[in-house]
Amino acid sequence: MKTFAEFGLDAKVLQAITELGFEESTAIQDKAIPIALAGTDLIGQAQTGTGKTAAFGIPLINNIPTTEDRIVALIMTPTRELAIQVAEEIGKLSRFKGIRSLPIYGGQEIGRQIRALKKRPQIIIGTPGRLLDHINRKTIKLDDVQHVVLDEADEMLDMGFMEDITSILSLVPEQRQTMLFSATMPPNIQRLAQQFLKNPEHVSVIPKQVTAPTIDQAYIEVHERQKFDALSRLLDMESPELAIIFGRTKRRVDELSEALQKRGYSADGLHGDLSQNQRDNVMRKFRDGSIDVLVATDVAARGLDVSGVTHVINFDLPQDPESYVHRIGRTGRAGKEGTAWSFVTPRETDHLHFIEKVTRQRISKKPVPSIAEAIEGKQRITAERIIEIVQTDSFQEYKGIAIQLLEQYDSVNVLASAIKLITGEKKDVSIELTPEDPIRAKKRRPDVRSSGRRFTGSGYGGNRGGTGGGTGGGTGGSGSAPRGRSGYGSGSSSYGGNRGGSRDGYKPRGEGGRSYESRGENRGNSGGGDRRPKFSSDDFVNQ
Ligand SMILES: Nc1ncnc2c1ncn2[C@@H]1O[C@H](COP(=O)(O)OP(=O)(O)OP(=O)(O)O)[C@@H](O)[C@H]1O
Ligand SMILES: [Mg+2]
Repeated sequence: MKTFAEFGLDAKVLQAITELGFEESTAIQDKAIPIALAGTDLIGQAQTGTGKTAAFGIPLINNIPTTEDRIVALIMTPTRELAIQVAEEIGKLSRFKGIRSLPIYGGQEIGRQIRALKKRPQIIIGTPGRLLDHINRKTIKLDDVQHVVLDEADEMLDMGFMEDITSILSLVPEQRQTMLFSATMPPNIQRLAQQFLKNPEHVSVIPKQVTAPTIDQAYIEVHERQKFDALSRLLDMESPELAIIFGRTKRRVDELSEALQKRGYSADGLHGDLSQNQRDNVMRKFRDGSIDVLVATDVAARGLDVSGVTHVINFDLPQDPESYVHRIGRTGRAGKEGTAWSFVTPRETDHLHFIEKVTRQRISKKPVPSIAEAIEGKQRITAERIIEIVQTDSFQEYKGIAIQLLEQYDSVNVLASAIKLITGEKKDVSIELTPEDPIRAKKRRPDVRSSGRRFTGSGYGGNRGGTGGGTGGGTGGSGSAPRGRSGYGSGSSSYGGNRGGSRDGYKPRGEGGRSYESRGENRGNSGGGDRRPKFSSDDFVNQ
């Protein structure tokens, strides 16, 4: 790890980095920043939560002259929330240098964006649909763009943005720097790279497993109908500071967040059918801790960085190993510890093993938490809160009544009753969720098995020579040593070709006619054979 001063950055950029509290660069930053500063094209892969945003943000901000008054850098993200978040981080990093950046995403009033564009931002962070909308209205011109970043590039492909990205990049000068970043690089990313990048350097920091080593992973085998009770026991037992619960569909998210609220949890839902205002509100409440449980579809799986997320729970198993990696990566970020739980119905165990093999990470089986464990967890938290108050000495005005009570009653009885009162009885409401079909393990096609789908340090495509091979190794976040969980041995390395080299023809999240979140949404309005108009985006609901 280096100090940021070693990159030869502008003093004002360094000052912003210091202000953010970054002391040392992470492994991906170490490798990517010098390459990006030199203007070279780049494919960057590193585990979730290891600072990829700053890895491309710092060089961009460093290289843009303050005198510039045209859009010279374009960052694309698959979701609106991610565009907002990346724009915030870019904003913080450019604070002292005074580079102007602006998020551009669907769902926000376009007039407001047009007004903000008049302030001549140099960096635009946007979702493809709304960007095209502005391009079409001529409120955004890309003629002067010199740097392009595709954050979560594989997800943008997966969501069907290839056409939009192609349209957008056809308007950007050929003479430019293009960078792709993601924690996962499935084989189809090659097509994107070949089309849009020139002699890219591959920078990959995936030491052993693609999942961050700071995430403790477990699963519980549970029948569909028992999932909700298992969830409330798990939440009680674990008492997460902040938790994200992933559900498979929008309906699932709605039902689940409502059910959790009924049972007395402070939860809310996020998915692409909500208005942008609702989405913003939910994210704000989650970020400031006024709710502690965020229930979401895969719209929240990528890139979101909320500090204090101690738990990720896959209420429904995700369809893709990639999605699993990104979902659980919402915890255990920047070297912090996190715990990921997955609910697996008996018919889904094969699918879980598939995820284990592709991610080369064993996921340990745990029993459904017992009622006793749930109660104990809740009591423990109450006790911790009481001790916190005792230690901060902030109870003076309650002392009088305490003394009175203790004069009349036994101290243990009084305290036990108080704990009972604070812990609260679980609201005994019966909950019925609409059952979801189990995820089916995909059919394995022997012909592509050997193509070796796995996440490796060298990114997609396996054994590339040159920079890719040499750049692996090292862990992500500073101070996050792997826990020494043994991954799968080489036996697994040839596994997983069942999706083979082409994900394109494959319909992961839409199996069985059910509309899965990220695809369903982006393509939502074009459903029923009606292609959505190419240059309009206000109806994009997912971005
Ligand atoms: N050098 C650093 N030192 C300490 N913290 C850092 C450093 N670089 C980035 N961070 C912080 O680490 C967190 C994760 O960073 P970021 O969101 O960029 O991760 P990522 O690699 O893009 O993850 P994902 O794959 O989930 O998108 C952020 O809160 C960021 O501010
Ligand atoms: Mg990111």
